[in-house]
Amino acid sequence: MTQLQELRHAMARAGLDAVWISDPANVRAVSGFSSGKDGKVLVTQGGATLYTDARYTVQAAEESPLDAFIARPPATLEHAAPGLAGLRVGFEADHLTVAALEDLREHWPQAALVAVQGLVQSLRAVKSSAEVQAIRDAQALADQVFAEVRPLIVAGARELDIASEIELRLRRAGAQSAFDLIVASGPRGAMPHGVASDRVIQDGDLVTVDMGAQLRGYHSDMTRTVAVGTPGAEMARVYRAVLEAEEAAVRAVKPGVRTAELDCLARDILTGHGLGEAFAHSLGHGVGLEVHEAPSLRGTSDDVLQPGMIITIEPGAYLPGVGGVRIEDLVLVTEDGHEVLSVSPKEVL
Ligand SMILES: CSCC[C@H](N)C(=O)N[C@@H](C)C(=O)N[C@@H](C)C(=O)O
Repeated sequence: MTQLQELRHAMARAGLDAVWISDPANVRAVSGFSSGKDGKVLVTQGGATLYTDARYTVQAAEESPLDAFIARPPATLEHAAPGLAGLRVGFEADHLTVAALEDLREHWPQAALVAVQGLVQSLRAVKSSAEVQAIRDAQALADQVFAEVRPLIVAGARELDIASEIELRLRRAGAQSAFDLIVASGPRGAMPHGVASDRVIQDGDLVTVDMGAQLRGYHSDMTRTVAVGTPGAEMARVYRAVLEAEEAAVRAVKPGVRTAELDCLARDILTGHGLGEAFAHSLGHGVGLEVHEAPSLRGTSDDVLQPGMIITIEPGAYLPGVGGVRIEDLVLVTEDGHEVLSVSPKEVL
């Protein structure tokens, strides 16, 4: 859980007296309440209240140390209004709908509403030891499931068969898939987010499996590209280039490094192999209560690595009509370098 004290310091730096938290992952981070989409949190310099409805009375009391006010809008907004008169109240511009903002304006006419972006997200980027453990556990489960399912990735199997085996095993272990499973074989590998289809895997295919577990609210994220039989020389060359870029970027992970530099390092290696244009996304992202969260490992990012961040390193190369490769590790930034949390073996081609 994000510390309220840290949030209050961040609010003060942003010139805010209060913040209305509506983004579900931020609600969970600040309150511990796991049904964030049906909750809101109001944090002031002197208090914090979780707002949810009567479906969650017991759950809110069990999960959250915050005072809970059980009601539905507009009663929730009316409850908060008297304490907000004359205050500068932040709202999450990345999440609040225009209609919800109109509601705030109507019910809090004496508050000055201020759009904020990334206030709680920036605090979530550095994980507590309990959060690191949750993500470690999620990744350990994903590695175990991948090891069980790897022998099933053979010619004649459908992508959907692989995906459903992974999902079933995650469910049986008390987790769930972190996102729609990506199983992209042969030419479908050219789609970075080619979710599993009914395509039948062929001999000689490369198959990209991008999977994660969601456990106790926290996510993992890992990609392996595996060979079925012997792939053609060109795709084997692409695979080796992506692996080289991935391993070089992982080696460079340590506190103080700008994430944009890591993206550039991997991109330069792929460019050297004539694959710069084929690397169609950023190098990676933070992982936690959401699969994609801060920091961003995009070439335009100003983020700098700090101990406690958990990030992905996932270069890829995608050749329309031919195929694709992505290799992704989940990496913890430590005090003096990094620890790779994903341990599933990578193909040697
Ligand atoms: C729909 S969640 C997919 C998770 C997957 N492992 C993943 O992160 N894929 C990346 C190619 C990706 O979506 N990167 C984003 C951050 C981007 O580059 O915009």
